[in-house]
Amino acid sequence: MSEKIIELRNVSKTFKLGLFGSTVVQALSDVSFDVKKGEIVGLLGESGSGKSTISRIILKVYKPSSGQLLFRDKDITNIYSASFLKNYYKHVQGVFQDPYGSFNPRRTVLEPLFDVVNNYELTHDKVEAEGMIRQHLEMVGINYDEVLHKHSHELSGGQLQRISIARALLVKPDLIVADEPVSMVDASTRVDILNIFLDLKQKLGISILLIGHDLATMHYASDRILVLYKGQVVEEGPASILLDPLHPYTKMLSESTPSIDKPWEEKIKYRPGKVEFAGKITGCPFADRCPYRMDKCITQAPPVITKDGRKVKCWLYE
Ligand SMILES: Nc1ncnc2c1ncn2[C@@H]1O[C@H](COP(=O)(O)OP(=O)(O)OP(=O)(O)O)[C@@H](O)[C@H]1O
Repeated sequence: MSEKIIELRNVSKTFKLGLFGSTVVQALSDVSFDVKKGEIVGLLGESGSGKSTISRIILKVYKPSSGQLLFRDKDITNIYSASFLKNYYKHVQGVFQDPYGSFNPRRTVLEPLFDVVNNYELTHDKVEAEGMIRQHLEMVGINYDEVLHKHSHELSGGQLQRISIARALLVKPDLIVADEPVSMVDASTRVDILNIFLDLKQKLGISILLIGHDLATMHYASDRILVLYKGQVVEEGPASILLDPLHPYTKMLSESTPSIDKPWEEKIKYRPGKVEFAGKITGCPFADRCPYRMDKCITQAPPVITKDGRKVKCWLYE
């Protein structure tokens, strides 16, 4: 059994909003999963499903309201000291959605890479630092001399995203949390970025938590997929589950993805307004939109059913 790099155990996260915290947002409910060494785990979900909350919990920006975060089997849920975090970020790095937002427009794009070398004292020698950065840029297909004096507005989103990945790689991390890394880059360069992640996995054994909302992207790059809906994992299994989904939400996602070889009349089975339920739901989070809804889905939380090496949280498979 391959070693677990990161693990969430029964993690829930609530945010209190409004005067005196009167409104409670349940961003995550009882989420459990792990990412093993050299594995790409895809976290798929629509906007507001809790993907970034998971990313921020792993990157120690948010603390779970309950449950545990483990790094290499050690419970690190409540450890926030500066010395721990500095060491932790040598092992766990993030790459984010907006490549332009990740760079300070007033600085050259390589300055943050030199910052990493200095902050982590990777070397004190300037020539060696340049060599290190040159080598990590080459790993992601960027030529050091071509970008040396450039600012972010002079480069494409894809080039900046590659530089962000090189920056994350400098500390030789075990895990990269890639939060929607291709959703803001040109469609024509998306596969190149995904191929970099696949290369990092294969050649360096780096683990990647790949967060996204696009089925094709997630299927292409992930070994395993978790489908998140309103803060709950509703379906989980090998990437192939996206070709043959069980959960009605995953089915809806799959059927609402346009395919270039089919006219829309053949593809769309779920029409807006067909199944919506406006009453109070205390059972399945998807019950208000589910075309297979039964009475118990409204009042009783579905069990997690294990079937053929995959898991689905739905009363249909009881
Ligand atoms: N800091 C916060 N304060 C209050 N509510 C928050 C906060 N962060 C997230 N939420 C809420 O938690 C839920 C999950 O948000 P999250 O950003 O994790 O979703 P997401 O799947 O990443 O969506 P997106 O792709 O739009 O970022 C949402 O209802 C969101 O409004």
